[in-house]
Amino acid sequence: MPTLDICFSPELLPLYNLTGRVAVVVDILRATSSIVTALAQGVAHLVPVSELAECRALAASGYLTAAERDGRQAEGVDLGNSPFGYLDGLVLVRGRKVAITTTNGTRALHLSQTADTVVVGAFLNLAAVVAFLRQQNKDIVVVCAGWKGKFCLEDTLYAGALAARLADTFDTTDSDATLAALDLWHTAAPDVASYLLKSSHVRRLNSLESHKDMEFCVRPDVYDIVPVFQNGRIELL
Ligand SMILES: O=C(O)[C@H](CS(=O)(=O)O)OP(=O)(O)O
Ligand SMILES: [Mg+2]
Repeated sequence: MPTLDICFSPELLPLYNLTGRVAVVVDILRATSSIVTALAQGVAHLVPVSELAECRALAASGYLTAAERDGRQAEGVDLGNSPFGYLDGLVLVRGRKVAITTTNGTRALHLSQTADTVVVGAFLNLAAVVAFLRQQNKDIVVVCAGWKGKFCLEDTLYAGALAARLADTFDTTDSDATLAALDLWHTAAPDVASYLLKSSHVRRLNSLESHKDMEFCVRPDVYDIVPVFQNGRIELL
């Protein structure tokens, strides 16, 4: 039976062997939720980059630019890190390419590239990712983006939700990380949005936008898409 393990922070990745495995990279608040939303709205592909300057420079090659620092949209770019940037119609995104840089999510994607396949996970596309992972039938490592190297609740809840859905066909009992995430998920599942009000992300970015985004990002099974990160691009399979 293939296994499902969880890496709670990109800082712990050196302890994990991703070779031969599928990595599911998750940054519920908000990078992977926004990436999934972007592709669902018809964005052609996204290029995750580390530096703001690199992101801005890609505008010259026809890219829309999306950048977040300290939870806010960076200066001189088209979009921030809110999924609503792809939905509110202020920027026309259909058919466009997007260069994106965020505090945690884009870094986790880059650090996971030794995996056989790097999938972009969010509650928004949970069922689609579950179906894809069943098909692959390979060991899975869920890579939580966390916050600046630290553990975070929202990504762990996603990992627990994924493990709960896959527990019939994947071994979710061999790792204490997975057992802990499953317990956390069972506690929070009745009302994920209320549970996350105590999270450091919501407290740190305490604003109307962060509350609205959080409620949007915790809705499961909204988009039937599986984005993968390969050859420097995030695109649909
Ligand atoms: O924009 C976000 O939600 C966060 C900002 S912060 O790290 O919480 O300040 O970035 P992300 O890379 O999506 O975690
Ligand atoms: Mg985050």
